[in-house]
Amino acid sequence: MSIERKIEKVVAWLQQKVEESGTKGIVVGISGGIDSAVVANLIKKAFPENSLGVILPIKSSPKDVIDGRLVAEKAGIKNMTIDLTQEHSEMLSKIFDSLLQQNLFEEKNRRITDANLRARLRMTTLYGIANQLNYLVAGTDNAAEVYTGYFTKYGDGGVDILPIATLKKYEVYEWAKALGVPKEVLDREPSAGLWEGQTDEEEMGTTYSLIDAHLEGKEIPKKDLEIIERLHRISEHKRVMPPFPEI
Ligand SMILES: Nc1ncnc2c1ncn2[C@@H]1O[C@H](COP(=O)(O)OP(=O)(O)OC[C@H]2O[C@@H]([n+]3cccc(C(=O)O)c3)[C@H](O)[C@@H]2O)[C@@H](O)[C@H]1O
Ligand SMILES: Nc1ncnc2c1ncn2[C@@H]1O[C@H](COP(=O)(O)OP(=O)(O)OP(=O)(O)O)[C@@H](O)[C@H]1O
Ligand SMILES: [Mg+2]
Repeated sequence: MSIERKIEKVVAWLQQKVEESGTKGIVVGISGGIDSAVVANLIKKAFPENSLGVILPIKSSPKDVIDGRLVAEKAGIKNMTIDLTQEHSEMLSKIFDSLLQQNLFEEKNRRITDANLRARLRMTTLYGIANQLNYLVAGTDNAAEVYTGYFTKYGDGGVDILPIATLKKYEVYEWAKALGVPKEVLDREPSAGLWEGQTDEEEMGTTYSLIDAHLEGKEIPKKDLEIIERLHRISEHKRVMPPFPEI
C-alpha cells in the first residue's frame, strides 16, 4: 500500500475515533521534532477546523519553539504557544523542598524527576485544553518508543489516541516527507529535549534503526538486542492498566 493511501486510512481512523468518542476534534503538543510534526499534519487533515497544535516550552531551547512554529505554519494547523517555564520551576522547587524537609531527597534522581515533571506538566496543559474544547489528546509515540517504553508514564504517554504507534521510526521519516514536514525538522536528531544535549539514542544506548530492524524480525547485534529487550521488559507496566488485587 502506498504511503499516501496509508495516510488516508489513518486520517479516516482519526475521524472515526473522534466520532465514536462524541468529541469535536484533536489537540497535540508540537515539540519541533518529527513525531509531533507528523501527528500535527494528520490531525489537520482529519479536522481542518477542529485541530490544534500547542507549543509548550519549559526552559526549552529557542530552536524547539522556532521549529515548532515552522511545523505548525507549514501544516496550516491552528496553534498556540504556552510557556510553562515558571510553573515548572515553582512546582519543582516545592517538591524538592518538601522532600528535603522529610530527608527523602535523592540528588541522583533530580534530573529524571525534573524531566518527567516537564512531560507531565505538558500533559496536564493539553488535557486542560481538551476539556475546554471537547477534543481528544493525540500522542506521538512511534512503534520503537512504545516497544522500549521510551516515554514518561502519564506524561507524553498520557494521551487518548496514538495515531502513529504502529510506525517504525524510519516510517515516521517517510510519512514526514510525504506530508511536507520542513527539512529543518527532518534533519534534527531525535531528542526528548528534557535536558541540555539529550538525544534519544544516547540515552537508550542503542539506535532507532536497530530497534526498527528488531521489530521487523531482523537479526541485530547481541548487545543491542539485550538493551532493547531489557527496556521492553522493564517498561511493561507502562503499556497496561495498573494492576489490582483480586478480592
Ligand atoms: N514494574 C512496575 N510496575 C508498576 N509501576 C512501575 C514499575 N516500575 C516502575 N514503575 C513506576 O514507573 C515510574 C517510572 O516511569 P516514568 O516515570 O515514566 O520514568 P522513566 O521510565 O524512568 O523515565 C522516562 C523515560 O522516558 C524518556 N522520555 C520521556 C519523555 C519524552 C521522551 C521522548 O522521547 O520525547 C522520552 C525519558 O528521557 C526517560 O528515559 C516509577 O517511578 C514507578 O512509579
Ligand atoms: N516543547 C514542547 N512543546 C509541545 N509539546 C512537546 C514539547 N516537547 C515534547 N512535546 C510532546 O511530547 C512528545 C514526545 O516527544 P518526542 O521527542 O518523542 O517526539 P518529537 O519531538 O515529536 O520527535 P523526535 O523523537 O524526533 O524528537 C512530542 O511529540 C510532543 O507531542
Ligand atoms: Mg523530540
